[in-house]
Amino acid sequence: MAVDREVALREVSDIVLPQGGTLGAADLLRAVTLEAGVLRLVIEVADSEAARAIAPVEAEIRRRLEALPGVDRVQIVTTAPAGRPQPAGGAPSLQIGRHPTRQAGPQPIPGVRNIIAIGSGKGGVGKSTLTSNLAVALARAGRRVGLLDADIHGPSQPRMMGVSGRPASPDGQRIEPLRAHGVTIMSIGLMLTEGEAVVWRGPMLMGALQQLLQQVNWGELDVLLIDLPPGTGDVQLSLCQKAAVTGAIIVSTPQDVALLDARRAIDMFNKLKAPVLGLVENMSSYVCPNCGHEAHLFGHGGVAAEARALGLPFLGEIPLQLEVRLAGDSGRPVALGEGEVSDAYGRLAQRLIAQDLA
Ligand SMILES: Nc1ncnc2c1ncn2[C@@H]1O[C@H](COP(=O)(O)OP(=O)(O)OP(=O)(O)O)[C@@H](O)[C@H]1O
Repeated sequence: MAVDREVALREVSDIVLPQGGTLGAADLLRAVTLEAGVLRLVIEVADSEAARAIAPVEAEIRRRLEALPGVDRVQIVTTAPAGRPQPAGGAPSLQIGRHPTRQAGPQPIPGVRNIIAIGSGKGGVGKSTLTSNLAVALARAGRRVGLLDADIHGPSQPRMMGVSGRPASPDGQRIEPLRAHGVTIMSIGLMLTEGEAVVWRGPMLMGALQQLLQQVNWGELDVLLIDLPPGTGDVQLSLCQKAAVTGAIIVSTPQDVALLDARRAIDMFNKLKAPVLGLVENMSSYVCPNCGHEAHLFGHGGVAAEARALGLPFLGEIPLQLEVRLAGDSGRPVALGEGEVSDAYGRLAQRLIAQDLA
């Protein structure tokens, strides 16, 4: 049996904690790695008192893991979040990535009229690009727009919207979002140290997302767009459990394989009872800037056909153009300017406004 993270977690998951319950159920282990015979892990507990109480558990973890083949040494670090103790009632802590606090069902965000999740079945189809450009197009149309980058594994909105720096928190409780191109922005990426590996699993992810939704001073917004990670994972689930999502927009390229994944994403939102507002086809057609010839590199019309087959609205198509990528990389989304692609984002924005979704 090769020892890996999962094997190590399984080996210790039934250890009983001093306060009752098991280590596995309490979800206290973080950053489990095995390298050159050294198994390292972090035990995260609530406070220093809990850290003292967990000492016997630490010894038992060490004993069990050292018995595994290929493990020569076990290094355990027990941490408790720094900072002031939480007052009764659980005032928010700014340590992003904590465990979620109890919440009765999906909550609205005060002052935010609509929450729209932008999802895709597959990575790299242009979901983040669409989100930043749609946000800019809506702001240009006079709407009050927020953009939450919840792509926990690859937050790209700071680069695409040209923002950097850690958001301020004057009272140590609430987070001040950043502003760019008329859009109010917050990204999980702005709260992490550059290059920091995100090792959160389900509950920590849920806690981080809950903080970004509820602790950020979003102000009065017509719409908050949420850039989700690709696929159908914990973030999507947490979002629909924590926030009263108005609906989801699914982005896909026209290829069959992307569409297959898009269908899975649609199924997931249906199961989570978040209405799918419609589908967008990205990288739809390519017009050669030299000769004007139009080509369909990834096919064309597949997403519209899929929307028809599923009885969902088709919201529009965005051409494949080099300037979209260059603009995204430079922090000034293409929708800030004029031209064919900017118009396409503008039409999508108008559609949402007409339906009172933004
Ligand atoms: N219409 C377009 N024309 C040209 N390039 C595009 C277009 N849409 C997206 N791109 C480029 O494709 C790449 C992937 O886009 P993006 O990061 O938005 O995808 P994504 O679906 O959010 O991916 P992931 O979720 O995996 O981060 C980027 O380099 C982006 O600039």
